[in-house]
Formats: sequence, C-alpha cells, structure tokens
Amino acid sequence: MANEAEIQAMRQAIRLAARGLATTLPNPVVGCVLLDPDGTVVAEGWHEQAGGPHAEVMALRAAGSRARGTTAVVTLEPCNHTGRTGPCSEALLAAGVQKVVVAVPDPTDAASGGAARLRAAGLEVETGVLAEEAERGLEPGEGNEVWLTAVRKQRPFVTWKFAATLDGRVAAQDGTSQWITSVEARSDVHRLRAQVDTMLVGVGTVLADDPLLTVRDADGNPLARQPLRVVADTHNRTPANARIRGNDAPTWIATGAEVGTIESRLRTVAAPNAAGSPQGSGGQELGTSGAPYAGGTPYGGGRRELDLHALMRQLYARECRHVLLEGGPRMAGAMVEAGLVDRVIAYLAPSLLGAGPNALMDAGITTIADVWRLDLVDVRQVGGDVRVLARPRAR
Ligand SMILES: Nc1nc(O)c(N)c(N[C@@H]2O[C@H](COP(=O)(O)O)[C@@H](O)[C@H]2O)n1
Repeated sequence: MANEAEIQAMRQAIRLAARGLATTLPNPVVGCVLLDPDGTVVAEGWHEQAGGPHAEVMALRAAGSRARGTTAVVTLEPCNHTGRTGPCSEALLAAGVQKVVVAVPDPTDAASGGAARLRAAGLEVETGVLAEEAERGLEPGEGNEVWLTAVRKQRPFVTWKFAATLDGRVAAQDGTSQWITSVEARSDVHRLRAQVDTMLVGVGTVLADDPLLTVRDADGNPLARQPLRVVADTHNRTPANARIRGNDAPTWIATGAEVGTIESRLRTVAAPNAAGSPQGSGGQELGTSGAPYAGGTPYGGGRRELDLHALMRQLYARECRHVLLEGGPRMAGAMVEAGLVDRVIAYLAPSLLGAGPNALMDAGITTIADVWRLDLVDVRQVGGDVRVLARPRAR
C-alpha cells in the first residue's frame, strides 16, 4: 500500500508530467518525484522532449548523491530498454533508490519490464497508484491518455474538434463560417493544436475554407514546432495553390496511393431535410464531386475511398501519436463511423443559424438505438463560448 506521502508525491508527479504535453510526442508525458524515508521531497523531474532524458533521470540528476535510499514515485513504469536514451531501471539501481512507486505499467514491448527488473534486484515496487489520474490527468485532458491509447491501439489518438452554433451548424447556408466562435475560443484551439503532432481534414474543408492549419501564438506568429497536416483526398482535388500546401508546415495529401483505398457499397439515405444536408438529393446522398457517395467507414467522393484504418496505421508508423481532426462534417462522420474518434472537443457559440451544414454528417447512424453516446469530461466557458470535452463510450 502506498502511504500518504507517496500518494501526494504521485499527484505532484502527474502535475509535472503535464508540463511536457506540448513537447514530448511521440513519447509519453512522465513525471517523477524522489522522496526520502520521511516522505520529504528530495527532487523532481519530468520528461521534456523525445530524445531527451526521461523523467526519472531528470529527478536523479537533480538529487545527485541524495538519491540514495529514496523512493522514486513515477507516473509510468521505468523503461527497461536502450532507445534514444538508456534504461531508467538501471539508472534507478545505480543511484541506490530503495523503492519505486508506479502509476501505469509501460504497455510497449520494447520498453516494459522495468518493474520486474527492479523487483529482481530486490527493490520494493508498487504499481497502479493513482493509475486513473495519471492516465486521464488531474485536469481534463492533461494525463498520459493520448500516448497510452495510441500505443495500446497501435494508431494515433484522435481528437475531433469542431466549432458550431447552438443549433449545431458549422457554416451558414452560403458556406461562410468565419468566425462562429470568439477570439478566446480560437486561441484555445491553438493551444490544442500545439499539443498534437498531426492535423487531419477532408479535401472538402480545403476547398471550402482554404485553411492554413498551422499552430500560431497569440500574435498570429507560427510556432517553431508544427504538426503534420494531412488532407484526405482520394481524387487529388487539393488545388496547387491551396494554403495548406505552403511551406509553413509539413503536408501530406493522402490520395490513397500510399495508404490504399477501399471500395464501398453505395448507401442510400432517407430524403434529408434540405437545411441539414446540403448535398442531399432525392433520398440519395451525393459525394462532393456530385458522384454517388458510397457511405460507410471510408471517406471521399465516389466509390473509391481512403481506407481510414490504413491511414491511421501509416500515421502511427510515421510516429504520429495525436491526430486533431478539424473537419469537415463528412470526414468527421466517416471517422466516427470507423470508430476512430477518442475525444470530442466542441466549441459552442451562443448563436443560431437555422440553416447550413451540421458539425457531423453521415456517421452511419440511422436509428436512435444506435445513437453515439459520450461521457462529459469537462464543460467550461471560454470567452463568450462554451467548450465541451467528451469521451465516447465503448460501443
Ligand atoms: N518511465 C519513463 N519515463 C520517461 O520519462 C519516459 N520518456 C519513458 N518512455 C518510455 O521509453 C520509450 C522512449 O524511450 P527513448 O526516449 O527513445 O529513450 C517510450 O516509448 C516509453 O516506453 N518512460
């Protein structure tokens, strides 16, 4: 059983870990606190960036010779491998640490085994201490959930973000959409973008909005570290002069050539109400090109559509761990239907449009029994808008 001092130290380690949220990908966020036998904090450390020292090594360096005889309280099982840096299990042993308290086991084949190694060397090792808090965060979205989910599922964690009016519209009937939400909400989105390594949009969004999709500071200047911008575009319709092709950040136009496409059955839908489905026509849904749209998991106009699961696997292989899905409604629908959305962040403006596209279209849900239910994680006001953070329930 962890004692009170160790539990308090774990809370602090979780807070420390969160300092790395915008800098550690593709690595986890990890925090470490060293306690002396009285429960007094000797030193702290956190993982700052991939390739840099791990949290345990940072704490050991800060403690120096005072590390001997301490208890290391760490949010992720100490690694037991040589990757970009050496094994933390050996560093803890060499420093003379007596006990190790861990929140979450390392799920990777490569690095796990630290707890067993330390036990084999005679140390007391306790695991599972504040595991839920370490994974989910003390503040919503500030834990190691992104990395843990990505590694467990072998695909990037996907956050779907949208901004809409209270009646769920993401644009007006004429297609105009700037700006639905307040300047504060838009700044909040840039904080979110800074925490991801990939941004994904459908080509419809590129054609409609010509977005830049970079991370910018409060003055509008691009940050040094920019996520990879990915456009799902099976029909190669991203214009040559689209802003997303600019040099501000890396871009991948995913046409299917590298990812693969799948053939999908044609889905007919009930005659839509004109306001809710601008492309709807006489009961058969049309693709963005006007060709019959083949619904289902894939996305794109016509029958040849991007294999979204393959796209996620490819992104994972490129070391992408956190995808921010930024639009549009059909892309979001395809991702939801594919079971590829792990978190939803909605910015809702206290305004109404009454017509125009909805945030989510054609997610393969036709009856209320199949409604996509989510758990509310956090609701707060941002500027003049409301931000809702929700997590899908397992289906
Ligand atoms: N326990 C622990 N503390 C940290 O601070 C960490 N960054 C990790 N990461 C684990 O080690 C792998 C990365 O190792 P390199 O940075 O390449 O040396 C990472 O995949 C985790 O399993 N663990």
